Amino acid sequence: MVERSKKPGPIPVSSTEPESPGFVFKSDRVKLSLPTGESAEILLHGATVISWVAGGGENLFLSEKAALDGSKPVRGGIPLVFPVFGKSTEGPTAALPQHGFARICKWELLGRTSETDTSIQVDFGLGPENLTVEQRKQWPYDFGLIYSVNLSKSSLETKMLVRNEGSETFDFNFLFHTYLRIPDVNNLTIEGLKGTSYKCKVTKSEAVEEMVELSVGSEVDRVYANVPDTVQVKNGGEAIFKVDRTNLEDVVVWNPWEGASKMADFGPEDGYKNMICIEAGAVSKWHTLEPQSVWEGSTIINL
Ligand SMILES: O=P(O)(O)OC[C@H]1O[C@@H](O)[C@H](O)[C@@H](O)[C@@H]1O
Repeated sequence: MVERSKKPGPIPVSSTEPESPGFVFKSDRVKLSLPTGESAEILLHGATVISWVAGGGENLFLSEKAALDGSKPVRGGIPLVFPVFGKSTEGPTAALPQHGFARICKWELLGRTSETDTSIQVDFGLGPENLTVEQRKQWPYDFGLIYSVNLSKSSLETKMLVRNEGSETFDFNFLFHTYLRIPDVNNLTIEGLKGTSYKCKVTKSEAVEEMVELSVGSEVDRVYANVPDTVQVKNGGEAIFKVDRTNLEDVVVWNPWEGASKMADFGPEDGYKNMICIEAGAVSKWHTLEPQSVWEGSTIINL
């Protein structure tokens, strides 16, 4: 298991603390909640956040056909992408499935690490011991991941720490594959990308974003590299999410549009109208981690 002692800085509470009104652990998931009604639910499977309720409603899209039993990655919520974004055809990640193994492994609950009336945080860990023999063969590096989810009244912070615990340097990508729930994709605009270069996976082209207010009217799958600022998601001109990032330079924008009907785990069929993936990550280039080094990246989604 990933030892907390390996995380830099103090960790105030042990993982064996009892449940509290704000922290409930039931077999395959943790539920966090605040006295003011906000909540978040995280599966051990993939350490996938599958629900975030705040500001009067659910803020994450979760497919009604999503498998939550560990048989496949969750279609919705916040799956974790590590150590490769997409599918490599060459190099040390070539044997791994699309988006790596972090979203399909069972993580360890490390415990609640802080709790006040206005915020609560839980940590999860993943290391080589949590991988199958097959997955170890596919990516045989010694690593430790510590994932923190912090629920506040009007924001959700997710933070990933990657540590190289071996004697060999490795390269990795990381990404929070966040499915935001939106009222109507036809009223959606995304701001904060103008002037940023992107690769479009739909047209297999590269361009610089020209739109101050980007709207989505068909399938979109773009990797924006080195996005300088906050990305805002607006509904009818009103900001509904502000996505701030630390050490996550890239943003992927994805909506499968009617192609969703070809995905066995996507439902309802027109559910693409109520979602937009705004994915904060470090994916446009490989990040190199030397032995015993640590990398950390985080994002805060503010309402
Ligand atoms: O179906 P998956 O593996 O969850 O991937 C969904 C999408 O994830 C996005 O991050 C990728 O940019 C898309 O190309 C991909 O289709």
